[in-house]
Amino acid sequence: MTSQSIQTGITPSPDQIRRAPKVLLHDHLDGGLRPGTIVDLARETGYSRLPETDPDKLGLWFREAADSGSLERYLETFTHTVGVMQTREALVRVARECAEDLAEDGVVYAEVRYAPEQHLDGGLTLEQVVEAVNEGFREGERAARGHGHRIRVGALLTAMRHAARALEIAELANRHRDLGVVGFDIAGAEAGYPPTRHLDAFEYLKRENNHFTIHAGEAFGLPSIWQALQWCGADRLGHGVRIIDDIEVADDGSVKLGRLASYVRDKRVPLEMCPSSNLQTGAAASYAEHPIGLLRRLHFRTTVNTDNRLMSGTSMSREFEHLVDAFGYTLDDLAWFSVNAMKSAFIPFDERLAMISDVIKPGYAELKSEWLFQQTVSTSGSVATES
Ligand SMILES: O=c1[nH]cnc2c1ncn2[C@@H]1O[C@H](CO)[C@@H](O)[C@H]1O
Ligand SMILES: [Zn+2]
Repeated sequence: MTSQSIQTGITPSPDQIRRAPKVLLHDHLDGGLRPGTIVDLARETGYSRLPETDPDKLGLWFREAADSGSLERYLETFTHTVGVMQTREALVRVARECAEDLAEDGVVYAEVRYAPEQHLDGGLTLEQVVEAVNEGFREGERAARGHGHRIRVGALLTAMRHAARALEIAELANRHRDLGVVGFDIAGAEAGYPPTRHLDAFEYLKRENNHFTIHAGEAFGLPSIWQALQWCGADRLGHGVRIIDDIEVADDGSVKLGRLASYVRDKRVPLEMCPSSNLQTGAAASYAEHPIGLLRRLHFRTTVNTDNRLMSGTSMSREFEHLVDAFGYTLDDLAWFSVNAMKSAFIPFDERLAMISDVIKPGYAELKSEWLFQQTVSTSGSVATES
């Protein structure tokens, strides 16, 4: 027991993973509702199409229905969550609970996205939707503080790629900049809806010096990633797993990157990877085979995310647990992912830096020091480790 580096190589326990400060850049508000809340809101708002009304059964229904191997079928499950998120009260509650649940799981900074255009059926305006969600996030942050958890939540406004409102949503995001909205995104079925359909929105945001990420390279391959970066100018890639198609690994383990993969690594383009979600939509076959293992080894700017906690029955801690099991990651690896994510966030540089140096690094240092106190001194004076 001489070297601290031996100790820091220890596999983190589930409890340590939960207590570790985590950063989440890719989480959908309408993909993270508590099943019990969906049941309550359906009753309160008269939504009658839920497939189950028992919360446990409903949670299971979402996980199974989303486990389809196809992004299109996976996305169908959102009909029900979006269906109960059509009033101001519902949006405030869902956003509040989202912030509370993430804080409880040890997330210290989150960017949570949703598509305002999907929440207008009850008569709300786009502005009212954004205001309600922001109010919920602020309430959730306060409630979390009351429970001893610190979290900051920023919103990303998503435009649906099959629709034609991207410019309008980009303008909405810009108007609410510094007022709780930190950026923009496009989501929805990828095949048949290339990001270049929404070039006007991206060009507008660039002129405004605003930030955006694009879901790309999830259900569709390299052309989608190439367009998102080189035509649209995305700051980050939602998923981006298919970048693996531009990387050749030879039998002797040597690796050759194509031009696009090199660009992504050289430019430190953040990849918002969502392992469990990728298994469900068929973008990866297993955790052990998930491209994140290779991409982390090759030092791409890789981050770990939940995507849809309800549909995947997951949390940030659980995503980390899966990766620890599959790749033997240590606390140092988890710290690396968390620092990567914080570096890639859309809030100002000085705030990111302060989060890294004053919250994330001290949090991991604290966890790494725990081994020192798990020892007892035997009567002979030598140090023994508790079993
Ligand atoms: O992994 C994904 N890929 C593409 N679109 C998604 C994914 N997860 C959710 N959404 C879509 O984003 C909308 C706004 O949050 C959701 O309603 C869903 O349709
Ligand atoms: Zn997503």
